[in-house]
Amino acid sequence: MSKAVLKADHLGITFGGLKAVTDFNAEIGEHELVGLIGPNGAGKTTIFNLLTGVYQPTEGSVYLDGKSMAGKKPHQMVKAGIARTFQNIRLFKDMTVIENVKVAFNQHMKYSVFGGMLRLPSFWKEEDGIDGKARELLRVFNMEDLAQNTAKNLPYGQQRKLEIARALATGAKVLLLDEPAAGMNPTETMELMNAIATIRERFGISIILIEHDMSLVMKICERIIVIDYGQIIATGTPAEVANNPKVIGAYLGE
Ligand SMILES: Nc1ncnc2c1ncn2[C@@H]1O[C@H](COP(=O)(O)OP(=O)(O)OP(=O)(O)O)[C@@H](O)[C@H]1O
Repeated sequence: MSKAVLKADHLGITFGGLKAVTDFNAEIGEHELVGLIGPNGAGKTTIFNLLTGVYQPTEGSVYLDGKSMAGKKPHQMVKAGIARTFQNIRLFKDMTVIENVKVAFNQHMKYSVFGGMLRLPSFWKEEDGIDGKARELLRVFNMEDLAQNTAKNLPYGQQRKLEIARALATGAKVLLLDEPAAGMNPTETMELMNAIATIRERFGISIILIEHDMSLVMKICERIIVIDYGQIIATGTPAEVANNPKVIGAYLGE
């Protein structure tokens, strides 16, 4: 594996005496696409919440580029370079598609708030740049023609893609996707998987993908981490985990 961008070191969390995640260790390399799978309630979303500052771990730490992320809040995690999408889509539903992406870019704008308010030349220069970048990002997802549509009017699959575009616009080094294909039809799913492969190439980012559709994870991830009851039960290539008796047992026992 290339240099680890994201590292989870003995990560764990207990909710009212119940250990939801125990001793989660993982290193995600540069440009790596890793699948995180496991039966319902295994702890996948909880791991994402730990990696993104939604929950503070009761044990262990998260490191980004070797730096501890201890105590960081979700917005600080985004600033540091860890962005995510959610199982339930979170967009500015009454804003247009392009506005949704631009808002995410804005976190990186250099002009001061004062300059922005007065609409100084520096604002327009940066604003033009942001508009171009936002359109470019939409193009990756074949969504440029939808730029002026209101987000809430988009079909479900397009809303999911927009959510990913927004996460990318934050300038993330690591992108965590929580069941991005949930509720999509097979054509939309196929298109989404192609888009995920493209953005990894184009933006050189690392991706962790939670997905229920095993065949889909197997197709696009080079490495898979399987958890059950909050613990890692297997890691390896898709072929390795598919043939692992513990994994087969966990899925059959579901
Ligand atoms: N805030 C919380 N308080 C108490 N228990 C929680 C909390 N968040 C998660 N849990 C528990 O932690 C366990 C793991 O849940 P989690 O949602 O992470 O699983 P999952 O693998 O993402 O499941 P699914 O595939 O159904 O989305 C479950 O037993 C859940 O009830």
